[in-house]
Amino acid sequence: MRVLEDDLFPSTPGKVKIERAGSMNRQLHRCFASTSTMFLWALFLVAMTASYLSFQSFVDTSSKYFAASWGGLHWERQIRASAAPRRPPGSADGAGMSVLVTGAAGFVGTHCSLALRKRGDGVVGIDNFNSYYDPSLKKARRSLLASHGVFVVEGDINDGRLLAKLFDVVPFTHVLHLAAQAGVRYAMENPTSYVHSNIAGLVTLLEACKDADPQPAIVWASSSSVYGLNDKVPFSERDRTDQPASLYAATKKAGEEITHTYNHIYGLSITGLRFFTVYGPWGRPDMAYFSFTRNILQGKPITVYRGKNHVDLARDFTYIDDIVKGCLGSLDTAGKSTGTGGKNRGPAPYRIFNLGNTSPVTVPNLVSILEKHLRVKAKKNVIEMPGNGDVPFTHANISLARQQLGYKPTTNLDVGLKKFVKWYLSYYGYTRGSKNL
Ligand SMILES: O=C(O)[C@H]1O[C@H](OP(=O)(O)OP(=O)(O)OC[C@H]2O[C@@H](n3ccc(=O)[nH]c3=O)[C@H](O)[C@@H]2O)[C@H](O)[C@@H](O)[C@@H]1O
Repeated sequence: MRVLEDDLFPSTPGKVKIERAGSMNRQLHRCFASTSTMFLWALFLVAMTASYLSFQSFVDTSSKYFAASWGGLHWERQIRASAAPRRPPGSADGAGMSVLVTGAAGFVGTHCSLALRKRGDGVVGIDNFNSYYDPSLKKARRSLLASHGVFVVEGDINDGRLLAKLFDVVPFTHVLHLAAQAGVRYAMENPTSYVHSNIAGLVTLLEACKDADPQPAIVWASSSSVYGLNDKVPFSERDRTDQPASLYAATKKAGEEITHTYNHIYGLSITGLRFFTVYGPWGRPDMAYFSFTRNILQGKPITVYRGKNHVDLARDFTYIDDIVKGCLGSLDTAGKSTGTGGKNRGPAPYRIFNLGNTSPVTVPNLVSILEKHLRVKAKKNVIEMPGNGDVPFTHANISLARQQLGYKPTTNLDVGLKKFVKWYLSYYGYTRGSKNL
């Protein structure tokens, strides 16, 4: 009982103190022990959380990387398969080439890629699918290419790492460089996009080509617009090209000078092609023949520009199949680049060709042909050409291309527009007799 009392009510105050102190110590010790255990646990949890979070961020970063449109073993396999030539061994045309086509989901890029693939060459495309015009048309072109075994990488020619990787995976024999910011009048709205694609992008591509081993031969799209205010007709490659009328033209002219430098210093084989207003199926919606067709079918007015003194504007409209032949002829005759490891080992070809049709047609005439094939009258709004970079006419002299590439255009505007209209109606789902026509 006493023991119990002593235990419950101790008679010796000191003892109580000591005992209390001891018990407090024990409690404190226990408490401290449990606090340090808790502290250790907390530390452990913090460490676990931190490593979990960093693992998550690694997973996120990697998944972002792997979700990006390029990279990885599967991607490399697709690139190699697409780049492999499939010409029958011992065929008259040789082993076939491996061509990197920039702007492959663009109008000319799609047609050239298909033509190369069809004759057994290996083709890999690259395109940034930007929204200068409806990207769904570019995606439809990519699907068309995919159905023929041509793989298109989604990426920008300003991405030097991507280009280096592509040359790492495939020893491309040729580059067909068609990626560009196109359009003459849009340069007033968005000048920097021309510098970005046509100057910076071109230099990034040339750097990758010069570093590649083997160096590819390069065929690229310049433009008839480089003739600018030149009024000596027909335009010949020897005529002046130092009076551009638009920033677009100036960037294409700059491209001719820049490629010359890479030819001179690094021995890159260069062929620049001055395209003259290319048109046809799967074309560019920003161009007059395309937007006129859309507006005419929708019953909307079209704006027809007219030159000074009521002179009609005229263009040497060139059908896409003719341009494709010119591009393939250029690739076939390009001649090799001579450099290795960034060093020039001898002179390499530097060529420039006009690819036109040699028979200019006025814009009002273009409209009449469209009206005939669409069987709809256009609502025309004729205005004087604003100072927007347009030139009054273009007309190609193609003797050089004829002689050196065997280039011989065969499609006139009437036949070419008929084919375009047929494609347009089927692509956009119009049927003859529908209320739209
Ligand atoms: O040959 C070239 O180098 C250039 O050809 C075309 O440029 P452009 O000839 O201006 O082609 P469109 O935009 O289709 O214009 C054709 C004609 O129609 C006229 N037009 C255009 C648009 C419009 O609403 N109304 C109109 O009368 C233009 O002034 C021009 O005379 C392409 O758009 C350029 O990318 C290419 O580089």
